[in-house]
Amino acid sequence: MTHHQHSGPAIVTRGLTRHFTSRKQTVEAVQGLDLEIGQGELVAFLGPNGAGKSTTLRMLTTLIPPTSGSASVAGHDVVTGQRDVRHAIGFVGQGNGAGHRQLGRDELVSQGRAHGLSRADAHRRAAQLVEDLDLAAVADRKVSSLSGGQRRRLDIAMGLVHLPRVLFLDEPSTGLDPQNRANLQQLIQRLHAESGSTVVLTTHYLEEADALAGRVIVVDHGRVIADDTAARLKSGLGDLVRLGFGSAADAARAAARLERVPDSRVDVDETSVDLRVKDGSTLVGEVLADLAADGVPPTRVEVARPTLDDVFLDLTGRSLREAQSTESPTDESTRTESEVAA
Ligand SMILES: Nc1ncnc2c1ncn2[C@@H]1O[C@H](COP(=O)(O)OP(=O)(O)OP(=O)(O)O)[C@@H](O)[C@H]1O
Repeated sequence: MTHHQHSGPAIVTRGLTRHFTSRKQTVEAVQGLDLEIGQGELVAFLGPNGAGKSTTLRMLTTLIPPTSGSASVAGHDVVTGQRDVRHAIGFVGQGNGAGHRQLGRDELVSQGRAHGLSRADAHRRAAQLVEDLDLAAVADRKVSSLSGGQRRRLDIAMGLVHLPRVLFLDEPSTGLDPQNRANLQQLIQRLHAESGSTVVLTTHYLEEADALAGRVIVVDHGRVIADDTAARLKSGLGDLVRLGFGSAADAARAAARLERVPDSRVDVDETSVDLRVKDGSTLVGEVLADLAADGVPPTRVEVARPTLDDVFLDLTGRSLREAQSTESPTDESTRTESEVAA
């Protein structure tokens, strides 16, 4: 199937907002997103549970309408051009449910047929995907018998059947073990590189956003709080040089000395001193020599490169991992009711 190629950005949102009402309470799931994503970008939405990532994806894939604001995907408005958007995109949601008695290959063919491919084209396309995505071992088994990792690979192939220009993946590697997660990430990178499609995925794995995406959009409470390459987000923070001392008095003296390091931030916690500074790994030799000369040599030294979690902590005052475990998602049973209208 061919689509006319539009020349603007793959995705544009203006004040994109979605509220839900459940039990008379309003949840502001997405609050005024203004985004532009270029054709061919690989973008990760990163944020804790409930940040609004899935809701954003569901609006961009036309599954639910925005409460206000607008969005266009592949040049089509998600509300007025819903059909065109659907033709242009692929969407792999969170878990497609098991229990299919079909073979993986047949499921790919059905999916192609559902997207309007002829029987012959659907078969040809399924065969091609099986080859490209190394799915031979998966394609000729019943879908219900596949492991989680195999199932996710098949899901991704399903999202690609009709050569979408924009592919959305909602938490593609959730629930997979590290090995399968690494395989899946390689697969996503390869298909992005080979197809030139725009790929937008959501994740709460910092490592995944870091390793995979050219651009990381950090969302929290329905808003974008940072938007850049992982490398630039992290380099803004500087390295962490953590020094341990024999006593709190030594730590305080060392901290006073370290305050003089230009463009740095110093935090003291009892016998430990944290120095945040660009190029900490290069500076550490000098720092140690200075402290030794002042008679307060540290007893312990660690240098850490910042992680995306440090970025999140810096931006929100909370660790992404903490935000993850403390904010429980709302009761599932209330979600379906308010979705019926959509
Ligand atoms: N249909 C719905 N009815 C009521 N509230 C909803 C509905 N869908 C989402 N929400 C709420 O909107 C907020 C954002 O949810 P969303 O699923 O978009 O977050 P998320 O960032 O994708 O989180 P997760 O990582 O858990 O998927 C949450 O508070 C959620 O409970």
